[in-house]
Amino acid sequence: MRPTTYETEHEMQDRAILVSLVTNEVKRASGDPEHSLQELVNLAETAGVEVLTSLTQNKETPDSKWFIGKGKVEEVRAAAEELGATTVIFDQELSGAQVRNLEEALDLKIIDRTQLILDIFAQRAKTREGIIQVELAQLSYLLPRLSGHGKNLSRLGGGIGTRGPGESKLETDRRHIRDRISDLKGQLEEVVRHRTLHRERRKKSGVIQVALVGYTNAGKSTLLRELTNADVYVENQLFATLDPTSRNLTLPSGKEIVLTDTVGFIQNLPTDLIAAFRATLEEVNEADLVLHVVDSSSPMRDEQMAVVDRILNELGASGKPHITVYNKIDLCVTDGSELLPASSGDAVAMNAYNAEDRGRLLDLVQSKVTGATRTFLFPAERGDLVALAHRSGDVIELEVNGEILRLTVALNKQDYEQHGHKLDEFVEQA
Ligand SMILES: Nc1nc2c(ncn2[C@@H]2O[C@H](COP(=O)(O)OP(=O)(O)OP(=O)(O)O)[C@@H](O)[C@H]2O)c(=O)[nH]1
Ligand SMILES: [Mg+2]
Repeated sequence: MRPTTYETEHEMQDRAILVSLVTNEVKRASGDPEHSLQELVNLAETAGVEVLTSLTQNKETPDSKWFIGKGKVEEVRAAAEELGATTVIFDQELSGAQVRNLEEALDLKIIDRTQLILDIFAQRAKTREGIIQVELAQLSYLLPRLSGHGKNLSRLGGGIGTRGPGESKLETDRRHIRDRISDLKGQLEEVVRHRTLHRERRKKSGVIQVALVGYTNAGKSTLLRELTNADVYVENQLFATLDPTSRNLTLPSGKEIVLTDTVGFIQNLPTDLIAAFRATLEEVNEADLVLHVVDSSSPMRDEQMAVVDRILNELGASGKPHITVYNKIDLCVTDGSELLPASSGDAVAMNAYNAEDRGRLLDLVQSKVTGATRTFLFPAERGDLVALAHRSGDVIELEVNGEILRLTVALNKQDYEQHGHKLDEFVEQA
């Protein structure tokens, strides 16, 4: 029972008016409301909606019945009539009652930011895991909002086009939805178990895991593609990537690592969605090194970095070794009033399409995943120790000096912690 697709069910393009309510809370939480609204335009267009116009209202707190003020509702109605709108999309999350009241008053389809993001995810999900996760998030969003009947109910589940959890499911009652949710959770657990096993196998093989994370559209998939020739989807749109893709990559030293691309983050990411995508995001938790990819050219760069940091923190991945990749540096324009991000011991300023820049990134990755070099002196008969040294890092030099083997190894931190400490007593004394 996968979400219905845009192609099969969509008959007429949604024509939408966007509405943002700027409360004190909104100003505090997400900085410039203009940027948030621009992001909503991008999201709507990504979902295949034609954006007619946008309206904002400044108001201390949301109206409990209408979300926006009653007068603003009239303004939306007038604009909708004039422009021939079919849909109103709100930049914040609405309650079920607010959706119903607005639908009744306006006789238009009402969608909030959360539902819009869920719709995009439903369009994009391709793997079994992605599809389960999206449906789970959709139903968790829907369940507390199910209290009307008839047309309101079917509208509420409809979403953009008629994606969303699908018509047939809307006729079922809450109990059915709860059953479906627990069924999906079961399926997801199965997927998680599978993924965990796979990851543990990779881990046992001693391969270093590096995760690309960042705000949506920062250039994560571009980097994966440019670094590994992976055939991944790169698009100038939000949420191009939903499912994690992993590829092997060889560092300049010859060491192999696994690089994983992940779903992009966005401000006000619906909590249901984060919960549903936890399994996928676990990849980040398991990584030895996190590459935080930033669109340096975005006017919202700092806010976007803060969103990513906050979500990493929620995932419990904030203490990990990480590199900030200031990507798209070629698109940065500066009038001199503002400093461009610069490379440092923990950061690279780069253009993903520039080979030299990628070389600098790889050098930094290498320095992060490789520990110090150490030289060991083994008695010639201890071949087992040589094997152990191999497992603990990259052997740089091996000399045989009569009865003594002299071995220089670039230790890999994690592998060394696992078994390399047995070598300590053979370290060459300076
Ligand atoms: N000029 C320039 N464009 C870039 C650079 N890196 C990526 N892009 C472009 O930015 C857009 C988004 O790139 P993606 O790699 O799809 O971004 P992403 O982070 O994977 O995005 P999501 O999967 O949506 O989260 C594409 O149009 C890329 O061609 C860069 O360094 N310079
Ligand atoms: Mg991507």
